[in-house]
Amino acid sequence: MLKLEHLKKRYKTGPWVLKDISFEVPEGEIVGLIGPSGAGKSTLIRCINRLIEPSEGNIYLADACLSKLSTSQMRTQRRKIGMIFQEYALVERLSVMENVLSGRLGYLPFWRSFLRKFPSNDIDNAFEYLDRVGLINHANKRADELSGGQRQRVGIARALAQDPRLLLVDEPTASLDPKTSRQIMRLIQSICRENGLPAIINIHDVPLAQQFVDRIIGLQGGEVVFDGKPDELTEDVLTRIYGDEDWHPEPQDDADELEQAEVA
Ligand SMILES: Nc1ncnc2c1ncn2[C@@H]1O[C@H](COP(=O)(O)OP(=O)(O)OP(=O)(O)O)[C@@H](O)[C@H]1O
Repeated sequence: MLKLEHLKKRYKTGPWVLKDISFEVPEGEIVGLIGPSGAGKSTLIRCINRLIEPSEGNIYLADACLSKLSTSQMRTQRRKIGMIFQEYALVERLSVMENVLSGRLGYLPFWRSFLRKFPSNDIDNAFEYLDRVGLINHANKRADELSGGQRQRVGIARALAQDPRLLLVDEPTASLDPKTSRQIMRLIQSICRENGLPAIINIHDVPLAQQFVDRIIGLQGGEVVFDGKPDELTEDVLTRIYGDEDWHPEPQDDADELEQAEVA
């Protein structure tokens, strides 16, 4: 279980970008984090694993209070937090298998990680994860030979190799076509269900989020303005999160807008 208590963040310059955020995510629950650009979604995700230092408040993962740990203690905890990124963050010149195994680096003593000497158990598990994400036949390919969807699957297998207690997912489908996006969301959903993993997914595509997450948290100006089930996301709520917009425009309206923009 993940618990945020009165989390606040202000960068060195500027206003508060997270203002008193509190919520809990139980085992196995997938939360979609939505909100307009600049609402604080990426900052929130990065505060949880302390890639960005929170200014105030506490973050608990299972029994550990992450926000109170020293840098070295946090390094130990961070290996339990799987991250999946929009741009995959793979090492392009390494093989698919080596990329998956890199999820184990945080567990190895220095000499093993320096020599990239992975225990055979890690290698067996990595094959299992590659099989789980449908890439068992691509283990020896270089990462840069894969399509975007396949790369994201490697990112998911690498996160699994960490044996995580939490998944943090930052715009996993932003670089993918609609069909591949759905496949990736379905894969993340089934992995969370199978492993009882809590997940927070920063996602711009609201209909996609509604289809695959259990709960939606809407951020606006660094505050939670909605926390509920995907089917409670009414037009009023969308307006509260994103501001005024016609949520069901006729296709013709879009074409007109485009035409007007081109003329202008
Ligand atoms: N390193 C930084 N220094 C100062 N301000 C920052 C920094 N990173 C982000 N911000 C500001 O914090 C606010 C929240 O940014 P954040 O990237 O978390 O929003 P977001 O909801 O993830 O946006 P997007 O959907 O566009 O990625 C913005 O006003 C942004 O300008």
